[in-house]
Amino acid sequence: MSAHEDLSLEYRSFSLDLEEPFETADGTIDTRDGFLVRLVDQADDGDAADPGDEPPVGYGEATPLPGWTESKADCERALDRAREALREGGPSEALEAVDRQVAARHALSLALADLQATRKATPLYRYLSQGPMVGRVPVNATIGDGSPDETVAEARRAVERGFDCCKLKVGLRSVEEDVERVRRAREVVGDAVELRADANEGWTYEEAESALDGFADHGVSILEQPLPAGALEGHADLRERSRGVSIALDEGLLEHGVDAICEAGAADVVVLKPMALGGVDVARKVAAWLTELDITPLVTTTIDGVVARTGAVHLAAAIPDIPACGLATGELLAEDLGQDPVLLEKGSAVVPQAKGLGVDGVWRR
Ligand SMILES: O=C(O)CCC(=O)C1=CC=C[C@@H](O)[C@@H]1C(=O)O
Ligand SMILES: [Mg+2]
Repeated sequence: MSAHEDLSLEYRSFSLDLEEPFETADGTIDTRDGFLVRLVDQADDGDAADPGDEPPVGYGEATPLPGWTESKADCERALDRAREALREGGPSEALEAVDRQVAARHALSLALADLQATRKATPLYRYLSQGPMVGRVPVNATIGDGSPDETVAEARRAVERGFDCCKLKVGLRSVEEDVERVRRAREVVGDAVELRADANEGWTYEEAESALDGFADHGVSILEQPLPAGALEGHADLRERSRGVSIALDEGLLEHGVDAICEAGAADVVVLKPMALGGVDVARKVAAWLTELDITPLVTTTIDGVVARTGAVHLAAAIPDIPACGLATGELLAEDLGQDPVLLEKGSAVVPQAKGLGVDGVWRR
């Protein structure tokens, strides 16, 4: 990094509506509000002889989600502190200044990584992994907790568009109705498509047991967070009797951390949300630790704008042999921060190979 006095942080607020309210057992998401962050190196003004050569810029995004991260007000205060600390002491001080405000840390660390990868003329995922080139990462379609008819229509549309993995939100209605939604989704997608379900902590142990039985009959591959985050032992017990359905923890990771999950034997799969973990750099380290412990990591967004979403795609590309990830969430938004550099094709996200994140033109909007 060049002399820290030359690096400046700017941020601006945004609000993005969803196409349709996204129903989950944990509530409805209908808008995503946050901050777009930009780091500019004032000392590097590009090649003066080349008018097209602009100074390198790093982009980040903080999109807090109630229940998963700090509030928007706390996030703004943390970004403000980071701006000051960057001026006074440089990037490490700025990262320290955001403290535990994970969405703010996500934005700052992503902008720093984007800037560094851009300077090294390498795509962000290779900067994160030092690994081989990766062309695509597998992604799942995300289907909200709608009525059985809506679920069937969305599952059909996903498969027609080439998805071979669908994640259904469950837990809002009775277990019988959820099993019926899964049965009808299976009927319409056929046997070759992977079906997953995410209950967002919605069930008691008895409900989760009975859902597991019903879901196993319809070939559900992963059941995410059936019980409240605190219930490590409960999840471990469910794993014992899961009839081939893998148990994933999402909210549980934030509450317990990797070691406690591993010790309790509470998960086959752990979901990494970079926005809730404090950044793609943190999430990359957690993924490596999970792999070491024989737990499968997968990546999802928190339904973010294009900057954070693209960061999550790079993160997934930096994790070897990653299963389908919850990254196809741009289509849930009615508007975005800028043009999406990630093409979705036949159930995969095509990983940008330009330097850095590969996101352009967001600041101008
Ligand atoms: O995993 C996906 O397919 C998309 C992301 C997703 O489902 C979520 C994003 C944000 C909050 C949650 O309701 C939810 C999740 O629990 O995984
Ligand atoms: Mg989840």
